[in-house]
Amino acid sequence: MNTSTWQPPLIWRAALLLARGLVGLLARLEVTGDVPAHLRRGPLVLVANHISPFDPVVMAAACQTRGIAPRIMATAGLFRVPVFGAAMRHAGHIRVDRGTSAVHQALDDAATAVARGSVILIYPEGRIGLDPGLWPERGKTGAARLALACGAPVVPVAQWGAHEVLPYQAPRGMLRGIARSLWRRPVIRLHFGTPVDLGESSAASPGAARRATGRIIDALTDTLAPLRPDEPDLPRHVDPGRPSDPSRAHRRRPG
Ligand SMILES: CCCCCCCCCCCCCCCC(=O)OC[C@@H](O)COP(=O)(O)O
Repeated sequence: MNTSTWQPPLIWRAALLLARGLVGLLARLEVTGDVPAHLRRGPLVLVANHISPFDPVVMAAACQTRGIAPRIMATAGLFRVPVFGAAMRHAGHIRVDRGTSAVHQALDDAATAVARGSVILIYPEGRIGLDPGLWPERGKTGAARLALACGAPVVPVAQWGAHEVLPYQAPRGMLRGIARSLWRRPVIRLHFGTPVDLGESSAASPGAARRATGRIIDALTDTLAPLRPDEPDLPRHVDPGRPSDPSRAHRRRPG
């Protein structure tokens, strides 16, 4: 077994820098909060809300400002894209075969990565959320199961504004979104919150993962609320190509 601490490969460190430059061109990024210094090189699980295909680039830029190189759990399709997929693998990101019998492999891979001293980034909703107000949806239990299984701390990361850069259906509408962003540079806010108390010591008790998931989504909702003070209900920016599905609504919005 390899017990050395995981180090981000050069390609990923370069991409993090590139992401920071790209986000700086397209938006005014405001990053607040931080990850305690002793957690920046893991073991750590970051959980974030997912509102736009642009989110991972924003997250990469924000993590770069804080000296964090997260390994992202991402849908398998991205790993099949020529060149990009190989770069993803090489950078240490973790493939999630959603909706297949192989999906559990992703949690094993993530647990191994955490044990080696990595920061794992998960979007616990499991998809770009379709809540009409863009509030976090009821989560999938993977993030909680990972954290409970390996005892790693969980830090909520909320972000708002990426949906104004890239629309839901990107690459459809991508050029228009980029042109508009270059011109208007929308504000994107991202906040590293305080670690979530999962309230359970192990995943063994029945319902533990579901309860811990509720706490994770609560923490994301509470961390997000101050980032969108003027948009408590519907987002100001309307994306006509975005479907809406209230069936996974987590709860009423705060306030
Ligand atoms: C040019 C700068 C390059 C910077 C690199 C940025 C980050 C590269 C890593 C990309 C990893 C993307 C992972 C996103 C997580 C994910 O896979 O979410 C799924 C959704 O999205 C789409 O799901 P859906 O809502 O079901 O369509």
